[in-house]
Amino acid sequence: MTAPSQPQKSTYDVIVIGAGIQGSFTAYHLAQRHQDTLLLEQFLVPHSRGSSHGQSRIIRSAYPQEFYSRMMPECFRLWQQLEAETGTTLYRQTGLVLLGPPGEPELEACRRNLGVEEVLDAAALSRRFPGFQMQAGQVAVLDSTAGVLFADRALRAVQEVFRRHGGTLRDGEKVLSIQPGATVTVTTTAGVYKAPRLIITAGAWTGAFVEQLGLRLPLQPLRINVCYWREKQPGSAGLGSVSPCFLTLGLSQAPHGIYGLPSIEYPGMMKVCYHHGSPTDPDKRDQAPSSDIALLSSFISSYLPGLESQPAVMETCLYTNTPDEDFILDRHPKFSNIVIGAGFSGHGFKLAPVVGKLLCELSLGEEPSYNMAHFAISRFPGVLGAAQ
Ligand SMILES: Cc1cc2nc3c(=O)[nH]c(=O)nc-3n(C[C@H](O)[C@H](O)[C@H](O)COP(=O)(O)OP(=O)(O)OC[C@H]3O[C@@H](n4cnc5c(N)ncnc54)[C@H](O)[C@@H]3O)c2cc1C
Ligand SMILES: O=C(O)[C@@H]1CCCCN1
Repeated sequence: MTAPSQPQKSTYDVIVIGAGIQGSFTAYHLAQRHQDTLLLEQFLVPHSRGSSHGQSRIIRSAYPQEFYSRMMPECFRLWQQLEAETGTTLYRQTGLVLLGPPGEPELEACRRNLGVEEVLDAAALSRRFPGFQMQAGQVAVLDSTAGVLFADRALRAVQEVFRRHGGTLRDGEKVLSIQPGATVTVTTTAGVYKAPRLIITAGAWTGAFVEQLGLRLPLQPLRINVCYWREKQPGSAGLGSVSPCFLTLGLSQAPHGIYGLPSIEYPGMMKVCYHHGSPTDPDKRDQAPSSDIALLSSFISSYLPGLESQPAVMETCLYTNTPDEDFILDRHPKFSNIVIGAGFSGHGFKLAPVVGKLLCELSLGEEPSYNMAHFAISRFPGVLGAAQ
C-alpha cells in the first residue's frame, strides 16, 4: 500500500554525509542534543561496501599514543550507554595480547599508557592463550580491558537511537554535489537539502568527494583482505570464542602488524589479518591485486599451528589511511560550517563514540572535549591546492 505522499522536508539544522559508524555516531550525538539532523547514505542500509560492516572489531585501551588511550575510558562508557539504550550486547571482554620484541618502542609505549608492569613470557602466555605459540626473543603485554565489539549490531543500534531522537536517515541517496555558503546546499540523486551546518564522514570516498570543495586531503583507500582460518581439528586449537585478540608490533616479517580475533563470525575459524592492504578506488576495489596471504600463511604456520595454513574464507573491507595514520577531525580551512571526519586508518571503530562527539562539538562551534592538534588538517601542507 502506498502512503499518501507528503511534501519532502528539505531544511535541517545539520546534514551528515555517510552513515558508517562515524557519521552515525555523529548524528546520534547531534540528535541527542536536539539538532534536527539529516543523515544521508549512498547505499541501502545495512551494506558491506564501506568500512563499518562485519560482526567484529577490536576495542582496546592499549595505544602507543597517549591521546588515543585518554579517549578510551569515555569510549567504553559510551558503548555501555548504547548497550543500555538499546538493550543489546555490543561488547565481549576477551583481553588483547600485544606481541613484539622486548623493548620495542610501540610495545613499551602501550605498556606505559596501560600502566601495566608485567610482561608475559612464552609459558605465561600459553596458559592464557593455549593455541598461540610465541617465538623466541619475544614478549607479550596483556590489555585485559580489551575485547570485541559486535560491529554490525553496533551500527544498527546507533542508527536506531538516532531515529528514536527524531533523526532522519535517508539511504540509497548518493550526494552528488555541495554548494558551500552560510546555508549549505546538498544535492543528492533524489533531492536538494539545505542546512547551516554540514559534516562529511564519507569513509573511503572522502578524498575524491572533498575535491569539489577545493581540498586535496592525503587520504589513501586500501582494500583489506579479511581472512578466516579454520582449525585443523575442531575444538583442538584452544581458540574458542573467548580466547584473547592479539596484535603484533615491530615484527620484521610483518611491518604493519598482524592481528587476530577469536572465533565469532564462523564457528571454528579465527579471523587473522594483515593491518595493511592494496591501494584501491572504493568503486573498483576488486580490480586491486590481492596481497599478503603468503605473509599471513607463514605467520599462521609458526604462531597458530592448530589452524590450517590457507584461509578458508576471505572477505574485503576498506581502510582510509592518512600518512601518519592519525584521524582527520577538523573544519574545512575555508568553510568553517563544513566539518570533516576521515582517515580512520583501520583503527577508528572503537573510538567512534568520542569521534562522533568531537565532530558534533566542532560543528556546533563548541570547544572540543579533547586536544585536537593531532587531528588537524593543517598538519598536511598544500591541501588547499585544488580548484576554487
Ligand atoms: C578489515 C578491517 C578491520 C578493522 N578492525 C578494526 C578494529 O579491530 N578496531 C577498530 O577500532 N577499528 C577497526 N577498523 C576500522 C573501522 O572499522 C573504521 O575506522 C570505521 O568503520 C570507519 O568508519 P567510517 O564511518 O569512516 O566509514 P564507512 O563505514 O565506510 O562509512 C562511510 C559511509 O559514507 C557513505 N558515502 C560515501 N560517499 C557518499 C556519498 N557521496 N553520498 C552518500 N553517502 C556516501 C558510504 O557509502 C559509507 O557507508 C577496521 C577496518 C577494517 C576494514
Ligand atoms: O584498531 C584496532 O584495534 C585494530 C588493530 C589491528 C588492526 C585493525 N585495527
